[in-house]
Amino acid sequence: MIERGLLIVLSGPSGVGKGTVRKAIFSKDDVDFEYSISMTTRKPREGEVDGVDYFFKSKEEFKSLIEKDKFIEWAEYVGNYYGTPVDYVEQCLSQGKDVFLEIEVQGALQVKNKFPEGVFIFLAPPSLSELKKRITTRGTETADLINNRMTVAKEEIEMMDAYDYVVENDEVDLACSRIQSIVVAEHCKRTRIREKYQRMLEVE
Ligand SMILES: Nc1nc2c(ncn2[C@@H]2O[C@H](COP(=O)(O)OP(=O)(O)O)[C@@H](O)[C@H]2O)c(=O)[nH]1
Ligand SMILES: Nc1ncnc2c1ncn2[C@@H]1O[C@H](COP(=O)(O)OP(=O)(O)O)[C@@H](O)[C@H]1O
Repeated sequence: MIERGLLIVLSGPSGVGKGTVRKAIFSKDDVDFEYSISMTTRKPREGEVDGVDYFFKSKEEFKSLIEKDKFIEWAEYVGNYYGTPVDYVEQCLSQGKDVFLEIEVQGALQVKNKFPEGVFIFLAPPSLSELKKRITTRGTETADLINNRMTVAKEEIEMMDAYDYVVENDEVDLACSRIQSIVVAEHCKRTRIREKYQRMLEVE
């Protein structure tokens, strides 16, 4: 029987660098996880491709998928819906492939209820002032929204205890290596490697 893959969930406050770290991880050659492409009702940004960055859906389509129970989790975030399609994730896990989700905090907590065996990683900023700087330099928010995001970010940081790991995103490369090490360690904790040695002993 194939052992199920790991469900790896990367979450954390807006602006901490989740998208940046996720893209850096998937640009590496030695990464062996599947990325679950989310569905969203937000409009594509310049350069974004349907089916690569997101599956872009209308609100009606998204709501009908909610009714059909097609999401592991979904959340409304800054006026748009975002959700993780259940079929792709289930298919990968049952084939023994590891799946990586990069989602905001409300969604991550829903996934934890459904998949408590998942590996939940909270990406944390080196400091609140650095977080504010990142949100500001990204330039997608007005001053009012930045303060709003900071208030939400503080509430989200308080939820880090619900996670298995906290990874500081001081430097992107360091954050990526920490996450990759966590996945390796989680595999060692589970049975896959033990089974390999047990089989070796049986042959002896
Ligand atoms: N709950 C949930 N959040 C998601 C999903 N996909 C992306 N997100 C989060 O939605 C937030 C907004 O993403 P996006 O519109 O791409 O803008 P960003 O703030 O530049 O990353 C980010 O925190 C993402 O991590 C999903 O499927 N479910
Ligand atoms: N380790 C880092 N050091 C400095 N800036 C970073 C780092 N990680 C991300 N950033 C910057 O912070 C901003 C927010 O990153 P982003 O990936 O959009 O965050 P999130 O997806 O969590 O909302 C971007 O301008 C990004 O370039």
